[in-house]
Amino acid sequence: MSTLSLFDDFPPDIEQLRQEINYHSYRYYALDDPQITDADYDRLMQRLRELEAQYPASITPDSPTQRVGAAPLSAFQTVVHEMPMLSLDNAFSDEDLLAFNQRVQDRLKSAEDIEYACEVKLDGIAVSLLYQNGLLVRGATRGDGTNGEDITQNVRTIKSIPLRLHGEGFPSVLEVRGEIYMPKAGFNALNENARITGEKLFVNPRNAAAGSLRQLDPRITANRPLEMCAYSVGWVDGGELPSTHSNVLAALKSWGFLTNRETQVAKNIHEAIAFYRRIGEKRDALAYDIDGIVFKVNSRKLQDSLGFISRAPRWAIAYKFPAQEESTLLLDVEFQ
Ligand SMILES: NC(=O)c1c(N)nc(OC2CCCC2)nc1O[C@@H]1CCC[C@@H]1O
Repeated sequence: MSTLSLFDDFPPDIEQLRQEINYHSYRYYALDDPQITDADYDRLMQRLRELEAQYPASITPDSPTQRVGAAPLSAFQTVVHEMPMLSLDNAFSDEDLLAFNQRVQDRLKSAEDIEYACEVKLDGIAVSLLYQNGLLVRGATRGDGTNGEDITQNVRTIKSIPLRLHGEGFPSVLEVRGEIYMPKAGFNALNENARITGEKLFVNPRNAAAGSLRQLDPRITANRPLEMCAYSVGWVDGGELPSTHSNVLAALKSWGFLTNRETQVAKNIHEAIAFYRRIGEKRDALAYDIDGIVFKVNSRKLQDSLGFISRAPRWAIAYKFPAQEESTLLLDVEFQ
């Protein structure tokens, strides 16, 4: 005789199965270290769908079966960001980067080496994800930095975006910011399919990601190969964050977010330039488009004392790569 309590109207394995599926998602997306095959994952999901169909009252909004909403929206609502989503100043040469570092040292009245977090600059769409008590409650585009579009239904369909934070120790209000992008392989497959079906081709992965997020029908977004990589935190309440940006990224990873595996900490601006060179050499081999490297003063205390001018922080800069020629093949097809 099982010792079901009065409140367990459904077999206990539904919640346990949900947690098991969420754990495998965490291993796949946040740790990039899956424990089971995709086929086994799909079998677990199929089992959960069957059990939830049998016991509809057991369905919770963060169940992995609840990623694709049904009704298309008639329009996107506006979201006012509680904290503005900043843009980035650009550097186009080593001299520009050295000048940035000098400005930082001057403003901090220090000749000490500045430690930088070095991140690939993903070429996608910036988004804000708001979590309350660990549950995803809102997804929004950056828009003009102050006002964005509410795309909650669409971000819920992206499997690398946790519907419920993993682990513990996260603040009760946590706004995670990152980039939604389309990996090159997914972009090529999407365009290959569009060629076959005679649909519109996308010019590049960034446009394909933007077009996929601008869909009023989440079922279309759900069928697009989108990923989301977390790279900063906005509004936080009811909890403390680590003192360095690199440790904030480690915390985001522990809470279930995909963070970029190339990220490194440079002890000074010279190591930062070496990072830029190294990634520049492997850029074409990366699975996704990048258009530069983002360098951020790693100490959050120093970030706060540096602040930002207009909408770009004094404590971060993007060192761009030379623009890559667009693929002429596509343009030929378009004008044929
Ligand atoms: N595209 C990126 O990969 C990226 C990144 N890795 N890190 C940041 O840091 C933010 C937070 C402080 C200032 C900008 N921003 C990024 O992209 C920004 C978003 C809006 C304009 C740039 O594309």
